[in-house]
Amino acid sequence: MAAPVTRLCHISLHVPRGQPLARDLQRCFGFRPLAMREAGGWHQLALRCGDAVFLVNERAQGPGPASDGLLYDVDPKHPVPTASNVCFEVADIQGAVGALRALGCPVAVAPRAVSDAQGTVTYAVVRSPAGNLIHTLLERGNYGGPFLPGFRACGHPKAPDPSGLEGCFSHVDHMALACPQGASQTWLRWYQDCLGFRCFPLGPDEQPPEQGLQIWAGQAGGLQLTALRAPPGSKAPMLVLAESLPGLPGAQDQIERFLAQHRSPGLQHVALYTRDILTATHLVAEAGGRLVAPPPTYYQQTNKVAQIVAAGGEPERLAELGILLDRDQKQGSGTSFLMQVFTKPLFSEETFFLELIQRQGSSTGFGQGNIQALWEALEEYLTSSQGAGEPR
Ligand SMILES: O=C(O)C(=O)Cc1ccc(O)cc1
Repeated sequence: MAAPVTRLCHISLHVPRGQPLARDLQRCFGFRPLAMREAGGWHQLALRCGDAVFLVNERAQGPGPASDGLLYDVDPKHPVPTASNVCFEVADIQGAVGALRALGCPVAVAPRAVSDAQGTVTYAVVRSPAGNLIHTLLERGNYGGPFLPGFRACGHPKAPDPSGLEGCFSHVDHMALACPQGASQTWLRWYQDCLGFRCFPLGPDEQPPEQGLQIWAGQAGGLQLTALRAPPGSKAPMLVLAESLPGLPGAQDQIERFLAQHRSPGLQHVALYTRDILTATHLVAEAGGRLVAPPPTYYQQTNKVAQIVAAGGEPERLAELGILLDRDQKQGSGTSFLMQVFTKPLFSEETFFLELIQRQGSSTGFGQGNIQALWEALEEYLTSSQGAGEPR
């Protein structure tokens, strides 16, 4: 492996000036301003919740100065708002970039040192095969500042938090990339060979995990998911490569909608981990966070009710909050399960959303059992008298 990543540093998003992303992350998801930077027509604001950090980049309207003002990133020059950079820490940036170059990996920014009174960080930026997604790799050494050199601390650590959400999310659990059909294998190899990720099986099937797990949802088509975990000893989150398995002509699934509206493959969603999804979901909804409501019939499926009850949950309470539950199907996984809830897109285009997730026992899945259960519930809902309209 060329450049084994040791930790997720931050996820960088690009939005037009005035787009409400930074406000929504604070108001609805408990993020707090960590550090900011203004230079060369760019406004960069780092927001943190637990160990999860988003860097929101805004560029002043009009023909502003070129990219020079942007630190730790490259202007994606993307036509729609996008989460275009996942920044990882590495132990040795010079060695990493040398090895990546030898593998033929395009380097957009060669190693560059940035210093301030708290120390020095050296970073480089490499392009991934995943559409516009790039990776900043950085060697932090013993940098002692709140975020990265060039940024100044902002926000008040003791500022009141009216939402009660502060501390609800501890870290990024996983990130899902939207792949065009047939691309997962190449992307998988790139993340294995270049950044040291390792593929792991999602289903009970005997088939090699590299082939991914195909989940069919009747005529609606389905999804193929391939899962990767970070190199041994690394604290980086898992990666999921999601490909559409097309269904009836004319119907678009989430991946197809992302590819069309984002106008390229890329980072589709980020899952934030919480130890108490019932409280977190309630607080997010109260604060105005827009959550996807599953069809009510999901919570009436015999199998799903049994799974929820066996996990010690109440189907009515999960239904109220729109939380999905999926039990691990792997043998020997005992009472391992996860609960998850998805937000609506954070932009006007369907180019990025969040997931809230809680895992119990040794759960390592991604709610794959929910894909079919949701499709069946939706079919039942739409054909029943109550389902004349769309679910909420
Ligand atoms: O459920 C998850 O968290 C996943 O990561 C799997 C997944 C990936 C892409 C989708 O559009 C829907 C589900």
